[in-house]
Amino acid sequence: MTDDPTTALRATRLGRRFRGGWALRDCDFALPAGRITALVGPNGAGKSTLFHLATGLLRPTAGELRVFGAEPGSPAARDRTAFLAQDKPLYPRFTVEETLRFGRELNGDWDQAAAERIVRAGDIPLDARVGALSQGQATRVALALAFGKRPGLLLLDEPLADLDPLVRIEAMGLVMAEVADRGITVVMSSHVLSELENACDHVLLLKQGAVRLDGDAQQLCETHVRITGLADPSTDDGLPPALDRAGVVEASVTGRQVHALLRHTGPLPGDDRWVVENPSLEDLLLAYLRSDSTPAPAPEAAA
Ligand SMILES: Nc1ncnc2c1ncn2[C@@H]1O[C@H](COP(=O)(O)OP(=O)(O)OP(=O)(O)O)[C@@H](O)[C@H]1O
Repeated sequence: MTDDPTTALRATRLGRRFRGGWALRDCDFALPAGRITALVGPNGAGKSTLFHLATGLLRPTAGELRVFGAEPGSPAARDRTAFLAQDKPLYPRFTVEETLRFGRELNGDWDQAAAERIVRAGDIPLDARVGALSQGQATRVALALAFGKRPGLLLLDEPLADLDPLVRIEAMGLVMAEVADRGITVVMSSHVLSELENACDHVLLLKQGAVRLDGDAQQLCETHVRITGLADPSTDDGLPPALDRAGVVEASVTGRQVHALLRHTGPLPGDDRWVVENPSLEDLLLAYLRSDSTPAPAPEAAA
């Protein structure tokens, strides 16, 4: 099957049900190739389930998912996909060198130079036993294995979650540097929203198994506004009666002030009464994570 080459991961009415219910349901999205997508959502939102579907470890119950047009788990998709989760699949008895040799034997198109460069940059001796490495060093070896594979798509399911902040920043820098030049598509889940701001250019936010936000990170920030002003006493939410409620992500009244985040471009009713600014990505994501309502697309985005 062929697919749009600008799309790395495409879901069509994708659903996966477990005995406890649907982990993902009716998901439609297209994640752009060559970009870094942040996969965000609260615990149990379906992020790991999506990664497992993308690697072929799980099969959909409904709909379909395609990796560069191929079925996840098929040889065509497997060769192009590297997956790294919090529990890294490393053999503790192997030395680092044996681990890289193992990667080379498993992958025809292995990039030994890149794998070794990543290990050496962390001052990790090639003859060290994997079981004796620190968590940060083990993460670096796991990243070396992932990048050695020359992946087109790198799936990162919170692989840095167990690292201390400094090692985490260093590992993140390593990922960014390696992907920058090679046009690798990355889909990365993280609960640390502040670190996504500079790292990611696309966002997919899941909540209760459904897509709540999907789009270019900068564009999403530009098509939302955070507004603060005097609450309108004639409405329950403090917002002006003329404001289209379809775009409201969240609104709260504190004292006489109303604070709200809206999906909105263009002038607002009573424009001069509002302090208006575009939200940061972290602010935007937090608002969507807190909110139970999904605003309708802005008219120009829907057109
Ligand atoms: N193998 C499984 N068997 C049964 N239920 C499962 C299985 N895997 C996931 N689930 C359920 O599917 C839902 C989504 O889980 P998933 O692990 O994908 O969420 P998540 O967004 O990755 O969460 P977290 O941020 O906590 O890692 C949860 O309700 C979970 O209990």
